[in-house]
Amino acid sequence: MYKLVLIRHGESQWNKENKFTGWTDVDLSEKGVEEAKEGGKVLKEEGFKFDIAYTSVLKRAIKTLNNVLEEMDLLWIPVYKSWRLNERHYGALQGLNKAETAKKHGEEQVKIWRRSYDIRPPVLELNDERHPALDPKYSALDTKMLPGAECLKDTVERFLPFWNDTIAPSIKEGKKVIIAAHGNSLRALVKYLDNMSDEEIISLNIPTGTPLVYELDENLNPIKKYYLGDQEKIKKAMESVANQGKAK
Ligand SMILES: O=C(O)[C@@H](CO)OP(=O)(O)O
Repeated sequence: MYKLVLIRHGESQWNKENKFTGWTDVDLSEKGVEEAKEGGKVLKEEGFKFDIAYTSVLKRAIKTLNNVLEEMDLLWIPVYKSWRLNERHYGALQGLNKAETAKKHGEEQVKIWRRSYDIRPPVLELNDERHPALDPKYSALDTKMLPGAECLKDTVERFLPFWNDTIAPSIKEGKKVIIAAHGNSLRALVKYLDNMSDEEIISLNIPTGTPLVYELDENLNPIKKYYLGDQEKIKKAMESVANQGKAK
């Protein structure tokens, strides 16, 4: 049996301001740093150890991982960063307030943009300053690979090669793995691991800074999964993520 730990970054500045974030490289809020440290503490208390870590190229996930590893005195382990673990690209919605967008376009439309499996949000043009083609982080990649907007299906498709070629083999080698990523890139992984339908994934929301443990069999099929921490608080945190798209 293998154990895999997933953690969504702690609250970011734009989570706090309730803005669509996607590939925008915003920092953690003070509360987000605390959540990440808390995540590290509970992993340590529960006796977890890691040999290798994977994260995105966005600072909210990287800093969350660093805080977790610092709490566990594991800052020395190898850390691999890949754009394939980035948040889902939110296209032209990036930077807009979610509640104001719901007021303007309706809650139903915002729910479609946030949670439908295969409908993309409005796309960014290649010359838009927010387009990843203009960001030095992605300069080594072919522009054709860089999204101007993604639906969750697109995120699954760009995430899976990294899972299949890199993460899954290291788990099968017996390495203890932690992945620090994002609400929707982790939803992509959960959908894949749990073999969830396109409908089931709509209502799944992942709270910030809370370790999610998967116990996997030798073929990496899930046996069991659970969040570490106060279960009542976690339930409320998941509901509050779902409610971010309400007009208020
Ligand atoms: O804005 C985003 O990039 C994501 C995660 O914070 O939000 P949502 O939960 O609305 O998909």
